This record gives sequence, structure tokens and C-alpha cells, in this order.
Amino acid sequence: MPSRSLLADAFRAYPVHVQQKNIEFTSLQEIPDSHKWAQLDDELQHPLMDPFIAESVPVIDLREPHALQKIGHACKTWGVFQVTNHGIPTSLLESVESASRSLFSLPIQQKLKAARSPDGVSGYGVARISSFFSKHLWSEGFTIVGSPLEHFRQLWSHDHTKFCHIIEEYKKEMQKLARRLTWLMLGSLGITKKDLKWSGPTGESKKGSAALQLNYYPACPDPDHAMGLAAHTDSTLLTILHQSNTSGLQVLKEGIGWVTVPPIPGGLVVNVGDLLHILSNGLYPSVLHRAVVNRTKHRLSIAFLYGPPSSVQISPLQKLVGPHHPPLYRPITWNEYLGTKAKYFNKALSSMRICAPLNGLVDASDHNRVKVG
Ligand SMILES: O=C(O)CCC(=O)C(=O)O
Ligand SMILES: [Fe+2]
Repeated sequence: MPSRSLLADAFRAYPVHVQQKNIEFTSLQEIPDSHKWAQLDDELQHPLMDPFIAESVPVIDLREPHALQKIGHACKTWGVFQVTNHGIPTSLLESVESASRSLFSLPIQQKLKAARSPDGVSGYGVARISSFFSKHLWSEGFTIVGSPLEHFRQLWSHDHTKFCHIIEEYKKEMQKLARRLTWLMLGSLGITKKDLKWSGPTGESKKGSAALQLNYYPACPDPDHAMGLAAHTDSTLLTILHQSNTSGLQVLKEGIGWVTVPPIPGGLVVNVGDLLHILSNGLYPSVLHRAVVNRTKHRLSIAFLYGPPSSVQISPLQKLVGPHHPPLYRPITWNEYLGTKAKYFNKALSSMRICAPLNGLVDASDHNRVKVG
């Protein structure tokens, strides 16, 4: 798939300088100062939510007749939902989870053999977003863009083929699901394939590009002062996340605060990313989310980051703009957007705004959360 290497080039062109801090988390009895965050922002946490009135992230069965409308509503109001009956075999989810566990449980010296190089994209290392924070994250990551073969050979000299097959199979199945979800999400806005120039029904090169991000959050002696993955939005069209049976993912809901997205057996979390935010002209806001850690349990998540072919211009869709709905964002390629994100991080979307929203929409990734209009 040619677009894969384009995506790798894009990451490479905009390196994010992350100071590698490789520690053996499991050996620590307390959090070192380098990883100690101020008390997690409790003012944003909903105080003792009544379970009967608590709002929760929608769960949508893809086989139900009104799935399209429900997806549209979830994208508009939450920017995130969970899907069931999505067609990804449970056995594949289990295999990819178990492969990821095997990877992260290798000794640190072994994992470092597959470390992401300073100007590289794939490999073992800390999350790219960590460069924007003075404290380190309580997590380890492994990014896969293109084939994992070279890195996996470093990790497992004998049985890397088995792990490569699992990853390739997972990426193939996720790619199909991501395309299907893209059309459901856009379809709920009345957008069809002919409204999207780059969606050509035939051309292989028009396939969206993607990356796989494995995240591992070791158990933490003081979870209130540690951050697994700090608040961010994804620079994707959409992200499909498989989380293990330990909770940790939280999304920020306007007027409520941080809401936990509980793992449901066989369920997958779907996030609206910044590029869908732009395409939908802000109608589907990208969701601010983070991962918190757990005192006793390790946690694993596997994110499939899906985007358009990386050189295609993304701009608010023609059908969604008009005299009363001017385009809010300037056109940008995925390549360029990654550069903007590397520079402005959570202000990247705001930095691209060409006009204040007339409909009172809030840019989900604007940390100042200023309501305009
Ligand atoms: O681990 C999680 O639940 C979140 C992961 C995530 O947000 C990401 O990889 O972008
Ligand atoms: Fe994310």
C-alpha cells in the first residue's frame, strides 16, 4: 500500500523530540518525581455521579436497523461511541492483545533493541505527545507503520513470524472496519462516496493510510499522581480502540467532566479524530481523551489510527457549507496537519480556523474551551 510510506514520511518530516526515559516501571514502589503529576484535575471529574442519571458513552450494535442515526447522534454529542457486532473475530482481538502483552513483558533491554529512532516512526518508545508535558507518562508504547517485521525480528529472533502474521491480519481487518465506519459516520451527515473526491471506488492508492499504536500502562503505586496518556485528540479521521478488560480511557464531556469509557466484552471504541472534525465542518467534534492508570492492574490498549491518503487535501465538505455555514477550517493534507499538531498540539485545530463558528460549536481540542458565537 503506497500510502503507508507516505504516512511514515509525514511523521519523519515533523519529528517530535521526546526525551526517552526508559524505566522498568514494575520495579518501582513509588512514583519518581519525573513522573509525578499534580493531583489529577478533579474539578473536571464529575463528583460522585449518580449511576442512574450518569451519562455514558453510547454503545451501538452495528447490526441494529437504526445504527446510522445512532452513530450520527453519538458523533455530534460525544465524538465517541462503542461498537458491538462489528465483525472483528473475538479470537483476533485476543491474539493481538496477547501478542501485545508478550511484547511489553519482554525485558527492557530487549524492547530497546526495537526502540524508535529519534527521527523514526515505528518501534518501541514513549508516546509522541509526551514532548508537550514537563512530566513523564506512566506508559510504554509501540508504534507500527507499515511492516513490523524488522522490529519484531529484533524482539523475537525465533517466533517473530507468528507475531507479524497477527499484526498484519489485525491491520487488514481494522482497515475494512475503519472504511465501513467512515462511510457510516459520513453517511449520517448525508455524505455519499461521490461527495468525496479521494474516495474513488477503484484506486488502491486511494485507500486510507493507517498506523497501529500499542499502549501499555503498568500498575502504578500512586495512580492519582500519574498520567497514562495525557489529554489529547487524535490526528486521524477516526480511531478504533481495543482496550483490555481494565478501564482507564476517559473522555471529556462538555458540562460533565471526565467520563470513563468502560471496557465491554468484544466492544471497540471509535473516536472522532481531528480530520473528521474538519471534514464535518465542526459538526462532529474530535473528542478530548486521556488514559488514567490503575493501582493493581496493568492495562493494555491497541489503537488503529485511520486517516485519508496522506497527500489528499482535507477541507470542510461542500455539502456542509453554505451562506449560513461558512467553512471553519482551511484545507490541509494529513501530512501538513501532523506538522501543525507537532507544533501546536491541542491548539492545532484552532490554529487552522479561518472563521469563528457561527453555530456556537466549541472546538473540542481547544483547551481554553472558549465558546464563540
Ligand atoms: O489507552 C487508551 O485508552 C487511549 C489510547 C489513545 O488515546 C491513543 O493511543 O491515542
Ligand atoms: Fe488517542
